[in-house]
Amino acid sequence: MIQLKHLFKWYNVGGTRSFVLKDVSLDIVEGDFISIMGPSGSGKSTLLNIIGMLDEPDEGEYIFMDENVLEMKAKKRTQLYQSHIGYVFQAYHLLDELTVYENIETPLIYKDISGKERKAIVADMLDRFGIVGKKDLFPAQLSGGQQQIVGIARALAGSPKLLLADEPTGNLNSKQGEEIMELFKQLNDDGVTIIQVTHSEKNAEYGKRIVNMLDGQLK
Ligand SMILES: Nc1ncnc2c1ncn2[C@@H]1O[C@H](COP(=O)(O)OP(=O)(O)OP(=O)(O)O)[C@@H](O)[C@H]1O
Repeated sequence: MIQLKHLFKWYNVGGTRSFVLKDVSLDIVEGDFISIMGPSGSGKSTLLNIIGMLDEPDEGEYIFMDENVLEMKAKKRTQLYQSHIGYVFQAYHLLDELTVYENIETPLIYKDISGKERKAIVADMLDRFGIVGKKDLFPAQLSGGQQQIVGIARALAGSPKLLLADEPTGNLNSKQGEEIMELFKQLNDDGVTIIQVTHSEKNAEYGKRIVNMLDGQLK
């Protein structure tokens, strides 16, 4: 499904290159469930952002479903992202001016799903995540954990083939966190490919394989 070949990413700091990714290569097959672990600053979020087509490496190749991501036009890349990828952001990235309902609905609008179908999907998500009573609230009116749940519901609303999740349970209590991990396991059993970044050994164990990052390299 995904091939990352010799990715390098750097920032110029004080005239010298500071490497965030140093020759990262990774093959991800459909149905994989990968947990990326590693110390803070080791490059995990950067790698996930590149896989999620939200950032680009300075060098290397990225093949997604047989297409060369770094050579395609921005519009095509956006289409690929919207059709296939769900992203749970570390910092939620909900749209502040939209309600919970509207936030979850947004990716469905981009996917050209009819109004009637959108209504049914969002209702199902609100119900599944126990947030029906929050549907008309704005993100600023929610706790961090509730915003994280809405971010997960939004990522899953469009039934993505690939789910990318950056510390998806970082702000949840342990019971909620376990429920989300069980949900991810179920999704993966149903065929969704998952890549999660986590600091939790317990959550990492839900993956089929764990890859460790250290100083911008996979170990
Ligand atoms: N614009 C920038 N300029 C310089 N360095 C940057 C910039 N953006 C990110 N970095 C550096 O890239 C490195 C990797 O960051 P990244 O967020 O990928 O790490 P991470 O492993 O996800 O960390 P965490 O677990 O804390 O989220 C960090 O050392 C960070 O300082």
